[in-house]
Amino acid sequence: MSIKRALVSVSDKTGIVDFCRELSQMGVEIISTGGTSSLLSKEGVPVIGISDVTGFPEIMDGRVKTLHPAVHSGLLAVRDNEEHTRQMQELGLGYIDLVVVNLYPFQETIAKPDVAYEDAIENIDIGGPTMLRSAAKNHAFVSVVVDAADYSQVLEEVRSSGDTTLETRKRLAAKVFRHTAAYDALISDYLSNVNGDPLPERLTVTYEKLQDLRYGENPHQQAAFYRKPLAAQDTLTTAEQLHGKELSYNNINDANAALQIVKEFEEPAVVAVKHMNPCGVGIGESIYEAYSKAYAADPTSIFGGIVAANRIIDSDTANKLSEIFLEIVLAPDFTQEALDILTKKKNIRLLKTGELSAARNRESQFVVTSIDGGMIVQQSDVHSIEASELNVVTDRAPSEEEMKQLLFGWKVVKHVKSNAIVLAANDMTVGVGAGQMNRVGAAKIAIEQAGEQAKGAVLASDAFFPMGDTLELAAKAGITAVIQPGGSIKDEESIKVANEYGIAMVFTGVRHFKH
Ligand SMILES: NC(=O)c1ncn([C@@H]2O[C@H](COP(=O)(O)O)[C@@H](O)[C@H]2O)c1NC=O
Repeated sequence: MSIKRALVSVSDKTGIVDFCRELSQMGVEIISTGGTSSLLSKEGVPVIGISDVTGFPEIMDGRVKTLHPAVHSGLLAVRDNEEHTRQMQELGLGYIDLVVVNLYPFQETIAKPDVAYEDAIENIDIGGPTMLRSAAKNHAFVSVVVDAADYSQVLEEVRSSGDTTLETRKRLAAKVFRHTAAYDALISDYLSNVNGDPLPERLTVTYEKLQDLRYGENPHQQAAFYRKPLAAQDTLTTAEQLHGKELSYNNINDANAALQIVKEFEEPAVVAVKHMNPCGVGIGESIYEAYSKAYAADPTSIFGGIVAANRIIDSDTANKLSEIFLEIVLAPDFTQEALDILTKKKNIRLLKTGELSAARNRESQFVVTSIDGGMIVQQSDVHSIEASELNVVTDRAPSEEEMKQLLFGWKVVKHVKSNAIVLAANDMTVGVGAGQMNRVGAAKIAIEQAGEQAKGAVLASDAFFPMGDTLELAAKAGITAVIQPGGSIKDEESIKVANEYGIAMVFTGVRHFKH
């Protein structure tokens, strides 16, 4: 067999002229639709209009042009089936050996801000996927190209043998079904959201691979990094790596965690993360001050950590960052001087995120946790709280400074693995107790880490205290104010302890479990 006739109908016309010119020079007849055909003719590539094949005009603004038996019989006929061959001859139909189609840009269309619904609908390609599916089904005989990256291999094979190999056709067919499945998933996702049904009876998600990873959480686990088609522009999936080795699986997880926390803050903020938990968070007038605090919060744990900043890294901050070993620094950008300083370190990775939008301005997204045999889906936790929404439950209300530290601690504790306790003072964390099986255990860790700094600090708890013991412990350590959701049947016990010690306590009415 050899490729004699190709049908070409592409929205993205990149590389199509050179590809078709070469096919044509090798004697392949090119059939094409409206815009593609005009371009090929203009560039001097001989082309036959689709209407000459179908005997039918392209109608309804291109809604119906290739949807015709003359096209689909040519694509679907089983070449070694006598009955199919007889029908083709009787009806005067011709085989199509190669299909080159890419689809209306649905993704690009819905990515536009304020896209009109009608515009989105008009960009649902019908004729294209139909041809792709026909050709891919009949890959025993027909070659199908949906990605311009495959033009060169097809040309090479046709040049050397007149046809593609069955192996190539199988690969291209599988690629087509992945492509049309992803295309339809995006359409169904868009329509489900428009209909206010984001968790429908059948969830069709699609992700595109950004890179293979050397390994997963451990070296014996295979892994890759994928991105959602319409990921926000300030996520790790869109960050630009300016320096350093490839990111690892654990790096990606930790960097993502750091980015989520730093987006809580509108003022200059720096977050250092180890094993998905913040080990130091600081805010300040400048990014230098914020980093100095994040560092001072726990100078031991930050070593080998991941640091995220929400302002451009300047040379002073870069000098301080370069004093210790850090795996990654993420920031909206770096000054040239800062880059000159940090790129001297071979083992640091630098990631530019572009401007970060504060989490409280962000709509909740659906996030997925996979479990054995399935997954659970929930809205991301984007809840944030103002001082005016807090309920003071103790005799004493927090002072202005305590209130500032309480709100700071609350933003951080939201991102610490439960059971979580965060101690804060002077715009920085001074103790973090993460992922404990009981709350008092988390408090003990945070208090021990804070040492002398616990005196006069505030305490944030991601969920209510089931009894008064944590407050007792906090009071003895010198903590002066507490923020927690409230809602335990033993709230009164905690309030009583707080009052006994003169602690100011506020209830948020909102819990921030993170497992
Ligand atoms: N309706 C049809 O019969 C049809 N046949 C091909 N298309 C699409 O039309 C586009 C190319 O159009 P043009 O060659 O006119 O620029 C391609 O994205 C192709 O997938 C069609 N359009 C949409 O469904």
